[in-house]
Amino acid sequence: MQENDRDLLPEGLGDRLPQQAWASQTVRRAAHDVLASHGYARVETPVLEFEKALAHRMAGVQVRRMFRFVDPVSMRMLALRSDITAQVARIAATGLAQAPRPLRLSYSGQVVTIKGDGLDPARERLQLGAELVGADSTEAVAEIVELAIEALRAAGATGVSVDFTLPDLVDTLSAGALPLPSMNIEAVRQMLDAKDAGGLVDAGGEAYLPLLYAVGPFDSAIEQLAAFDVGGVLASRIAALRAIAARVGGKARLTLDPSERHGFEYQSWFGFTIYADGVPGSLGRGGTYSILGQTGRNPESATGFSLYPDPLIESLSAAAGEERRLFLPLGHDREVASRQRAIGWVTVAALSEADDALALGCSHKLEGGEAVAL
Ligand SMILES: N[C@@H](Cc1c[nH]c[nH+]1)C(=O)O
Repeated sequence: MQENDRDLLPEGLGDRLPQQAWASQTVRRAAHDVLASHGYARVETPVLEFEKALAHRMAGVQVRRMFRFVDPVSMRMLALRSDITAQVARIAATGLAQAPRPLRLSYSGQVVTIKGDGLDPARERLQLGAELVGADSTEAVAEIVELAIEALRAAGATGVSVDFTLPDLVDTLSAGALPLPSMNIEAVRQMLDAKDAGGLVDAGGEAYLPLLYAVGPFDSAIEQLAAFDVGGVLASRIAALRAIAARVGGKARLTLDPSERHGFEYQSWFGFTIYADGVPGSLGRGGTYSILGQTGRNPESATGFSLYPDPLIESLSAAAGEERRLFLPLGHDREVASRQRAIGWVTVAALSEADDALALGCSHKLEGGEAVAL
């Protein structure tokens, strides 16, 4: 490393300067207010913990994406959190195992992964979400999807759209109506996810081809899915999707992509991805899953969502207007200044004659006990 590299940050990591930090705080506060108003109690979790604790609560969690290292104190493997949902699941299965169900919890914090996601190089992101532990019914899903939309809107997003998926679709179909040799299952999943018709046929998944066309605006795509489901294996899921869409349809544009799997590591029968106008890429995802309990206890079903609002924070901070700030000259009346703060002014006090009100971003100056525009 060269001398002048000493202050560089590693790839994919960055500071938030005041405007961005303000936007981040605004987004968090607005979203948490919504979650709290729906009865979701906030929990806070450590930034790192034993790798095993992060990985073993849900089947499918990928540890290879996590920063891991040996704890010099316990000599055990630690990992930095990459998904707070796993930590909330631990809390639900341990500290809050006896709390009444359904249990509603919310959280936010920074998460890190070794590599960014797709084209996004960021390795640290803000994650903010809610988990409804003890239910994965249609009602639970509808509550969670509505809540995700409301939280995102409160955070400043407009033109929200939601894409539904069925994460365990291939498992369900291959176990019943459309059997596949077990060695082909993963390849079929991947080809469906990549929307690769040729690859799907090569992987022995010809019967799955119609799924590539049951995609698009919800109303038409669900009809295509129903037409494909001649054997009726998916009937209860299709009915559930219709019920969820009927409840949330007025609040966001809905689409269906039943075989989409990007980012769904552990979700079971239902998953969704959430988008907003003017924001590249998705802003979050959620779905149903199962929390493995303490040894000997049954798994518990749950539904939740996580937002990754960094792109929204970026666009809000770029649009942030100048704040109204009041400059307090040397020797100002401290009583008056404190009254101005009490009625909502942000004040900036001069430390010396050299301090310049305009250069310090002030819009007003305290003069004769009044805020006078500069
Ligand atoms: N934590 C998941 C989303 C989720 C929350 N609850 C259920 N699923 C993710 O970030 O991909």
